[in-house]
Amino acid sequence: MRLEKFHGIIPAFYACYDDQGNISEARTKNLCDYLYEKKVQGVYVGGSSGECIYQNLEERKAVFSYVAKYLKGKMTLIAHVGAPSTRDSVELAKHAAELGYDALSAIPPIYFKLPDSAVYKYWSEIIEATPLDFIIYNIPQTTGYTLTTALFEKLLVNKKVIGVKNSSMPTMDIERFKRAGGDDVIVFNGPDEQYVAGRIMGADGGIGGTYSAMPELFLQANEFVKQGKFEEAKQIQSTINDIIIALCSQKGSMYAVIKEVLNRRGVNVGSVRAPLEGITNEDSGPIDGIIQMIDQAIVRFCK
Ligand SMILES: CC(=O)N[C@H](C=O)[C@@H](O)[C@H](O)[C@H](O)CO
Ligand SMILES: CC(=O)C(=O)O
Repeated sequence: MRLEKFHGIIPAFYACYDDQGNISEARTKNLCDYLYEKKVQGVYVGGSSGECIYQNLEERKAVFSYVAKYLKGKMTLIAHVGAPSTRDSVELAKHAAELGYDALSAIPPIYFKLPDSAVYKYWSEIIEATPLDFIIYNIPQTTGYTLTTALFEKLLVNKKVIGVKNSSMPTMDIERFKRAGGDDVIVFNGPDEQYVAGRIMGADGGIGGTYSAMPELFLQANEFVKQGKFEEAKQIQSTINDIIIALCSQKGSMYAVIKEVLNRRGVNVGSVRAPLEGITNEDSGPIDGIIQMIDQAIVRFCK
């Protein structure tokens, strides 16, 4: 099936910076190699977790190029091309298409609150710019815009629209989008804290900001759901949530903490770009504790 390549665990790719805070090809390769080795289904490049909002067009294009260079043909590649203007989004979309990405995705327009007509036009112009499949990104808590099933259905008339990455918290939204789209549409679970619930409510896979911190656990959660082992799925989700809460409870931002987890595992990806806050000395001990939590969970749940 054409959409099979989107099922499974798709980590949101992180921005990989050098020590001066510039995009680093070598460190981008580190993360590519790591995720390839973990056998994830694909990567979602340049989204929230990719800190796209803090990067200029040239930097975003460079990240698309580096990831394609190291992962094309090895896994599914999704390019997030949402940008403040339609013009920039279209430019990014064309670049990703030239690089051979499998699909595009975009948040709705941000900053000004625009009517559905403008949002529809924004997404449609990106979709029309390339032959690639398109995944709508619904993330109301950061964009302030909520996708309705009515607009979703209207967008689905275009066969290039293959689904939605839903990051709103009610899992019922996943069920409604799946209901509207049916089998021909992919719904991705957004909130990692309810991956298992999202799958049970109809999500075909997941795209998540914390997957790369613990890919083994999300791959195992996916297996438990597929095998109908719901008690085990519930337990691994609960353990994952303890870890996510710990990742979010430090002085540094969640992404800075996750990147430090990776750095300490030998996968150097640098830190975050301001205004996101980096880790502090105080975070050092707790980060060792988080690594232990992850390792213990892998021993407990993964064979
Ligand atoms: C609001 C937000 O960024 N949501 C991400 C994407 O859906 C999630 O993957 C989170 O990073 C994750 O659930 C941790 O809170
Ligand atoms: C899934 C996520 O966190 C992102 O948009 O990058």
